Amino acid sequence: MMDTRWIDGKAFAARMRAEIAAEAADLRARHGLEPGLAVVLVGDDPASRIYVRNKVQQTTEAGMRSLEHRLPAETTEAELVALVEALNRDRAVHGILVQLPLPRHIDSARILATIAPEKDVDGFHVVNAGRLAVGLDGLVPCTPLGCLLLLKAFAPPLAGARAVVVGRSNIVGKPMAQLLLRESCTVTIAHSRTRDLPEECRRADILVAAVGQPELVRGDWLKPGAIVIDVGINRVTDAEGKARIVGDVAFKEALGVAGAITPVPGGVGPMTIACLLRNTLTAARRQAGIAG
Ligand SMILES: Nc1nc(=O)c2c([nH]1)NC[C@@H]1CN(c3ccc(C(=O)N[C@@H](CCC(=O)O)C(=O)O)cc3)C=[N+]21
Ligand SMILES: [Mg+2]
Repeated sequence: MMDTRWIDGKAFAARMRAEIAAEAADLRARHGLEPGLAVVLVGDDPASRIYVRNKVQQTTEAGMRSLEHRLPAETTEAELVALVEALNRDRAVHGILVQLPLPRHIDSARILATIAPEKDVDGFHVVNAGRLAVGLDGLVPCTPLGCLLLLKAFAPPLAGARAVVVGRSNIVGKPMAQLLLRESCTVTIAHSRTRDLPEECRRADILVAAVGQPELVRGDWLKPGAIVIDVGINRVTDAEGKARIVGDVAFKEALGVAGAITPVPGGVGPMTIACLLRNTLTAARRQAGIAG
């Protein structure tokens, strides 16, 4: 039996936030610059509220300014576009995050396209997706960036490794594949229509699961020694009727097979927020013309 390492994303993210706080203090002392992150929440989905609360708290703790905009669920698309345009013009705002999902009557693609690419700290604008695809500096989506940082720290050299990304979303799967390709991995993107998904996963030295299906990936889908990054955050009710959070990987089955694995919670989630703060700092430096 393999002794599986736990990849402690919570501790790694805390160290990252401490580094970011030190850099933010330096920016303020030497340049009088305080990075500002605007978070826009439309409606009152309780899960979204918790994420927003964590983001706001960690932004402030890192010595950056957090500007919150909570709008009612009935907000029109035109009103939201107007708010984003005002934030684009506001020089105290360096990063803009519009929490997804948006209410159904609002076209999220239109909202994302309205965010100025240099303030798009989620990295969701087509300009940032395109920059990543062609290898230009831009803003990289936070969750895949967090996964990459964990892989660089916990996986053996990435160049030449076989990486399988399960999930093809614009938010995680596709940018994750681009980042792994940039590290010279041999990248496969698998998804719900992939023929023989278990066999595809068994080829992976590095497996990133980002499908949003509780415990889809079983222990016997893993190559022994594989590095497993679990992006899933799924709320489930267990046999005793208790609510808990599980990932896209059957964690207990993976223990003893994987070489290393991220737990849920405490793995990728905290890295997403740390990378959001990193992107906000980067965006502020670039907008102020300060090298970093
Ligand atoms: N424009 C936009 N950008 C986002 O980045 C975005 C979004 N919309 N909508 C919602 C999702 C979800 N998301 C999470 C971030 C951190 C944790 C996180 O820190 N999770 C902890 C705690 C989990 C818990 O206990 O609830 C963990 O996994 O350990 C979770 C989820 C960002 N999202
Ligand atoms: Mg997690």
